[in-house]
Amino acid sequence: MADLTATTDFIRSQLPSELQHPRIGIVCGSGLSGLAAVIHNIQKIPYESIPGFGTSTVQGHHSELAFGLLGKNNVPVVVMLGRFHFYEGHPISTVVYPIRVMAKLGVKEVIITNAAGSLNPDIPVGTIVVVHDHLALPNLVGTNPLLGPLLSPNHRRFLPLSDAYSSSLRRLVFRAAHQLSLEKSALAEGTYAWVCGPTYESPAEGRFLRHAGADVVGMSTVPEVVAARDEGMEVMVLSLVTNFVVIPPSYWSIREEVEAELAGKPVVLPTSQIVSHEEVLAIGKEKAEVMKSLVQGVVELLA
Ligand SMILES: O=P(O)(O)O[C@@H]1C[C@H](O)[C@@H](CO)O1
Ligand code: HPA
Repeated sequence: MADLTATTDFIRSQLPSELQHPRIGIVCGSGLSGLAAVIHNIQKIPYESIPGFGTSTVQGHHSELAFGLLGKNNVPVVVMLGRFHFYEGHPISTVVYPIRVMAKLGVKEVIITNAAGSLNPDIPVGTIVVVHDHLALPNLVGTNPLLGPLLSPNHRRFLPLSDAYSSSLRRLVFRAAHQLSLEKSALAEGTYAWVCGPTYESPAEGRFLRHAGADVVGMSTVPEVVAARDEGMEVMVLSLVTNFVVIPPSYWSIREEVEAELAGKPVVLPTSQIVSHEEVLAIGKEKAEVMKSLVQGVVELLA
């Protein structure tokens, strides 16, 4: 891992003194970096100039770390306007490095957003899910960001994750939603499944994750949550549902279809839905305002 002190010294050297000690860290998911528009006194540092940082190669993610003041009460924040995904080829330590940098800069609470697919028929596209737990198959089978030697004697070898998603921060989301007069249906609570990507789920994988208890699925966030907890920060995660994961109730039989054709019987073909990153970005754009107001509302309540 790169040298955290060198990274934070470099970052501070780029900032005026009032922005050098951010209180809250924010990670913007796919298409959700519009938050930058409401940050006062914003200063952006390109990732490529920051020691230890990778670059974000995914459409809808900007490779910049922003510092500024957010909300009516001018809370100093640090914002990742784009993130690193494991599927981009970054080592998992690089994926979570900015989170460790946030901790080193003094951040105590992290708000993480993402775009995700819904596995739950009761959670439609456009809903913002307040994540209360996760299901991380990669963590269980060997892509855990904490694998390897302890970073310091202050880091724990066996990190518990039963309280990873702060209940007090989750409460603030519903308070902020009330202040913004959002409809009840705008928010849901649920479990986020982390998959490595970059393939979207096959129908069987979607069904598997749903049966295992997940409500939404995405390709990010959990490594950041684990690193943030490892650094002792409080975490809140908001997932914007951008699509439904295709889970047909059952497979149709090609054999029966062919037999029906041969027998001259009418054949009704199922319609297929295909998810795309363009669709993900389009919904992100449509709902960016709500996400932005909600994050700002939580920051105001927190400070
Ligand atoms: O960075 P997030 O998790 O918001 O991005 C999601 C997951 C993939 O990177 C991409 C798939 O469309 O969007
Ligand atoms: N699957 C995984 N990641 C995603 C999805 C999805 O359906 N939508 C947005 N990110």
